[in-house]
Amino acid sequence: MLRRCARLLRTTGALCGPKRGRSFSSEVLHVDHSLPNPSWNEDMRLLFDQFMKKSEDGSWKRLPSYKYNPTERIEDVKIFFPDAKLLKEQMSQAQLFPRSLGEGVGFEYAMFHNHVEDRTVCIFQGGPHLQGAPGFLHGGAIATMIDSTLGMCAILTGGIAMTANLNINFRRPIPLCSVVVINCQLDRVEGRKLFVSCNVRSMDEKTLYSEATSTFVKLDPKKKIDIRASGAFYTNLQ
Ligand SMILES: CCCCCCCCCCCC(=O)SCCNC(=O)CCNC(=O)[C@H](O)C(C)(C)COP(=O)(O)OP(=O)(O)OC[C@H]1O[C@@H](n2cnc3c(N)ncnc32)[C@H](O)[C@@H]1OP(=O)(O)O
Repeated sequence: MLRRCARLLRTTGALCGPKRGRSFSSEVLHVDHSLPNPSWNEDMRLLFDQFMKKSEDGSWKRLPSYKYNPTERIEDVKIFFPDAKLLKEQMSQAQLFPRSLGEGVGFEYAMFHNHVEDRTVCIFQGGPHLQGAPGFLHGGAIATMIDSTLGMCAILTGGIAMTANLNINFRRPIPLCSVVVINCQLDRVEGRKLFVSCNVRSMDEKTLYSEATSTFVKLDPKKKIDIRASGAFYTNLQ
């Protein structure tokens, strides 16, 4: 397993240290990171191909994923922000956390969504910079991918929402550089609350690594998010 990680580090050039002087060019902005890259192992490619096949009849859709939120997306969220100019500035500079590490060493993933079944699936290969216990993924890295996949499921089925509650049972440790499948589904909706759950399994589905339940709360357009405030930032400004 560790040999597989070392090979991956060499392939991606991560052992050469971080790249410096990267600019915010449009090339960087528009790279879709949910497509195969040289760091993906055979399992990851196989699963990706299987889901692409399932997407051919339109029942599943691959979700593109970028390091930077496209500023066009500001339209989706600006109703919640009193200072749209500041939001635009922040969105153009800030990076999406699961995309912030170098290729192959951190979070390699692709998500697919099924609108009919209200399900989101994430295929995830956790790289060598996500180590917790020796040889295994850090629990926080697993939680990050669980939260991100549950979040996509909640947002795509219910609209703009944030995680209010997340419970995870870690059943088995996930080997570093292995591929797991996160299966999410919307269980029910109560008012603004979206209840979304998931399990994390091995590719052959035989090993259950983790299970999670969550509550997402759809943002209330009557409340605003003040991104400059350091204390309570999501308040009723009316
Ligand atoms: C474009 C980008 C794409 C990008 C897509 C990328 C996807 C990434 C997804 C990652 C998601 C995240 O990490 S989000 C980051 C982590 N989460 C946060 O920072 C959220 C911090 N919390 C908050 O801001 C707030 O508490 C909210 C928004 C969650 C809720 O505030 P609110 O809107 O004022 O809600 P409030 O009126 O209090 O309650 C509404 C209802 O929800 C219930 N409720 C409230 N909090 C909880 C709770 N913790 N657990 C259970 N239930 C709760 C209340 O009882 C009530 O039920 P009833 O009386 O109606 O029955």
